[in-house]
Amino acid sequence: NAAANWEVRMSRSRKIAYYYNRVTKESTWEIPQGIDPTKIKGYGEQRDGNPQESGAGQIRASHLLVKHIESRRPSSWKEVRITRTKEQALALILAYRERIEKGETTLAELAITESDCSSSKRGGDLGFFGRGQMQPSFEEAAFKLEVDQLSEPVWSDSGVHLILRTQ
Ligand SMILES: N=C(N)NCCC[C@H](NC(=O)[C@@H]1CCC/C1=C\[C@H](COP(=O)(O)O)NC(=O)[C@@H](N)Cc1ccccc1)C(N)=O
Repeated sequence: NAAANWEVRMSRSRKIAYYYNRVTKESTWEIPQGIDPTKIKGYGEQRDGNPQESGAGQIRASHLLVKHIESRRPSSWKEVRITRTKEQALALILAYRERIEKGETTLAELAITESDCSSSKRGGDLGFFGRGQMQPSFEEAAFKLEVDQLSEPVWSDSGVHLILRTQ
């Protein structure tokens, strides 16, 4: 029952840490009997909600944005005046998602020609960001993703996005 067999994990649902024994595969909410918690891997490092975040609670992501006529700024490098409807924007995003999921292309490739965000030129890369920087709906979706996971369509005031968490 050595401390070395245990590690701290983050419960996604309850957003609190629990203890997992790699050998016995048991998990428990309480600190295991007779174990010095400071000797358990990951003790005290956990961040809110997602243990993979870097120390500063930052993640890195890329996105593909399709704007529509109700976007907060219905204009982009691609189109001076964007008039597609929300339904049309969603249809585009779903078609892109299908092609990425099939492995026909990548989000970065598509972002370069199709994204209505200036990050398009960088394959959609937004760099690292922490909480409080992006619009709430975008942040909530991005911080739920595992690394290399592609989001479902995400709506923000900017339009509809596909988000790929990269780090
Ligand atoms: N890295 C940051 N912290 N940059 C500030 C993000 C501001 C934030 N932006 C958003 O939440 C959405 C989701 C991602 C892109 C984005 C919107 C818009 C496009 O929509 P529009 O504003 O025309 O409605 N693109 C941007 O902001 C770009 N500077 C993103 C970017 C581009 C190149 C390099 C890095 C980041 C917000 N609070 O509005």
